[in-house]
Amino acid sequence: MKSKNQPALLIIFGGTGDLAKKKLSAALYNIFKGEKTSENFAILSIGRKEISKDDYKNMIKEGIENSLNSNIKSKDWESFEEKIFYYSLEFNKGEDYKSLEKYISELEGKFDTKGNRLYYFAVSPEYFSVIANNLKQENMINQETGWKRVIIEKPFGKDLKTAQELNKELSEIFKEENTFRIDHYLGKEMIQNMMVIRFANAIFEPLWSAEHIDNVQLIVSEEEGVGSRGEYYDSSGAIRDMVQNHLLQLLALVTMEKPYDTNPESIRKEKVKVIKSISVLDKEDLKKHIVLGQYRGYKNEDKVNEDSNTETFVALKIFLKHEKWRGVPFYLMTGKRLKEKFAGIIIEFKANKDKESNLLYPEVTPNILFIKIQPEEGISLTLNAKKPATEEEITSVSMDFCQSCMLGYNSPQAYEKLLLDAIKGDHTRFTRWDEVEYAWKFIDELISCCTRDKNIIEEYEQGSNGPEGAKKLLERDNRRWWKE
Ligand SMILES: NC(=O)C1=CN([C@@H]2O[C@H](COP(=O)(O)OP(=O)(O)OC[C@H]3O[C@@H](n4cnc5c(N)ncnc54)[C@H](OP(=O)(O)O)[C@@H]3O)[C@@H](O)[C@H]2O)C=CC1
Ligand SMILES: O=C1O[C@H](COP(=O)(O)O)[C@@H](O)[C@H](O)[C@H]1O
Repeated sequence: MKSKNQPALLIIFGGTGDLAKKKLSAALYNIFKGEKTSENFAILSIGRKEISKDDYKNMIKEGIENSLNSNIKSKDWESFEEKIFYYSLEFNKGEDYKSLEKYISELEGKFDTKGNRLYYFAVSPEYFSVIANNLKQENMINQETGWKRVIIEKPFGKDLKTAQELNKELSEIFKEENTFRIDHYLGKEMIQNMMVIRFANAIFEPLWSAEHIDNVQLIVSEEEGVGSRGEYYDSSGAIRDMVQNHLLQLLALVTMEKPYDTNPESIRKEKVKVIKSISVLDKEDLKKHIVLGQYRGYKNEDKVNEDSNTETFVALKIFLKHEKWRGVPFYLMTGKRLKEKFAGIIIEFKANKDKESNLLYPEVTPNILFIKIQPEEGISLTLNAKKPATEEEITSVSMDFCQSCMLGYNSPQAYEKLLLDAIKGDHTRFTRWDEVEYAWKFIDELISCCTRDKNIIEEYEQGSNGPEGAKKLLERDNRRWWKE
């Protein structure tokens, strides 16, 4: 059931972590400032650190200011901070959940949140079921006293087997309708825009197939390194951290069939068909289609193994087993410590599809549709046009819509949208279990074939475009990355 501005208590497990400081706090602050929550709303953050409520609030304030790159006005802060509470807990100590429940009940009374609780597991995956089991043990997910929902961070498991086990365990505690597996890329403004661009514009959908599309490039590059997340990242790597979730979700949205309606289940049904259809090649082919890299200096990062073979970069060529996409390569690329922060989707249309147009204008550049996700948000389309003051010289021109420049809105907090959706009970932008399951099936193949092999991993310079192999991957196909 969808509803707006419901009374609720948001309970963040992992409230002192990187995600809470960098992303969730700013999102919550914006939501609150925009008066998008109910009056009867409060936030309880839970961490292991024994710090005072005031120290916690200062930490959060600093996180918000860094994230928004501006100081918060004291009036705005004062009304927001009244809603924030901190509780210290060791997740493994089941006996301590009784006093947590008591504290939560007090807050529920104070803010009249009607027993609605949104638990947010912003913690390392090893704690997902520990916390869920302890909540169940203390009868803290009793739906009769108001809804109890859970947002679960990624990665959902480490591989197919652990994801299945985790899902089995969690689904015995939280029903699917109360489970929100978050992938924050689905909350980014241009990703939300994908369906409209594709299905509300008559000029795109008829061309959206192997007949007219030469290749698709999905790119997420980051300037930052692993920072304080060395321990998690070193056992994860770029494939699990970014491809299993964000990049496969982008792929699904770009290629899925038009859903019957905008009902969350109709959309998720189409997405899962795509993820299921990713074609797994045999190992030798797979090795030719994957490039793994590690940035120079990664092994010296805090909590990273000094002999680490973990990939901080991956470029990959895949296909879909679908008639509509037969033969179209999808090139995926993501990495840390690259030249710039950028995320986007690039659709290269076939140039000169038929012989006649070839004879007339042999020198055309392919039309490129560029969907820019971040930092700039917008769409551009390159066209061929006659160069002014020439007889028939052709030049490539770009039609550019820069949403973030025009509207000054650069969705900094995809989490804003997703937190509100979870409070409303809207699953559209959350992943369904089968999407996660099929994604892991594919990722398991990749991992077993290619990772942790030091002969495959190429070192690359920090601030570069990544390993040379990524360039060669496309050059071998007579193609190029359109974003360099
Ligand atoms: N950071 C990011 O940019 C992103 C993170 N994620 C996901 O979010 C989740 C959290 O990541 P992140 O914030 O980076 O992780 P951190 O390691 O920074 O934070 C972990 C949090 O869990 C708490 N914690 C850990 N162990 C215990 C314990 N035994 N008992 C009580 N509290 C404990 C820590 O408390 P304390 O600090 O007090 O010890 C801290 O609040 C992960 O699943 C990650 O994959 C997803 C997208 C982006
Ligand atoms: O999920 C993750 O995403 C971030 C990148 O998110 P963005 O919104 O800043 O593009 C990435 O840094 C992190 O490693 C990964 O866990």
